[in-house]
Amino acid sequence: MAAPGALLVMGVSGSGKSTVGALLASELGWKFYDADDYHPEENRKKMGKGIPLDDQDRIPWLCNLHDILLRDVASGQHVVLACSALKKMYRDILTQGKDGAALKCEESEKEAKRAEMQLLVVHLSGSFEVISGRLLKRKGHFMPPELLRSQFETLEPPAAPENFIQISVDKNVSEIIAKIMETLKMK
Ligand SMILES: Nc1ncnc2c1ncn2[C@@H]1O[C@H](COP(=O)(O)OP(=O)(O)O)[C@@H](O)[C@H]1O
Ligand SMILES: O=C(O)[C@H](O)[C@@H](O)[C@H](O)[C@H](O)COP(=O)(O)O
Repeated sequence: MAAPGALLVMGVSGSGKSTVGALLASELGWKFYDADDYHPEENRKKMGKGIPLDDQDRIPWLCNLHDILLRDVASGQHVVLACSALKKMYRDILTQGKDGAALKCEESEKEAKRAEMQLLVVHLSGSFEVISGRLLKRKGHFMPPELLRSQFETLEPPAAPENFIQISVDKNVSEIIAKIMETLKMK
């Protein structure tokens, strides 16, 4: 596989996606997107009320992110995306648009047509106890810690043939970044 032009940092809420993704993008000089910034107001309100999102809530959000990524990658811009991307189908939408999940995406089909998106998935993985401990300390975020259980229930960890690495959230942030940088050098 060619060197990745896009990197997805995924995992349940509180696994460190935003923290790791932002630092990594700055270290690599790549553009950074935090999927949390792209939720429509209804999704934020729903999560704020303690109700987990469902496929219907997530699909338009993921499709929009796919369009953004594809546009950047097609123009030669390298990107890091922090996004929970809990299910395999969600990751397929991010890389291939809704078509990849047997659905239909608008923008992406018109623009940057067959641009191959070489994506490396970084799964930040950890125990419920460690991650909930971090979420309980995190302040000023719309995602309530009570939703963590449903995030674990929904999670489909990446598996072959996805191009992925899994890193434990028990490592500190510098160790996580170093591991990703090392993987990228080998690609
Ligand atoms: N590897 C880590 N070790 C210790 N604390 C971490 C680590 N990664 C993230 N954190 C802290 O955990 C909390 C959740 O991280 P955050 O990046 O917001 O996760 P996410 O974007 O996946 O929801 C934050 O307070 C962050 O500072
Ligand atoms: O920082 C966080 O707490 C998470 O990133 C969180 O915001 C959430 O995981 C998604 O943005 C919601 O969407 P999902 O229900 O699809 O994870």
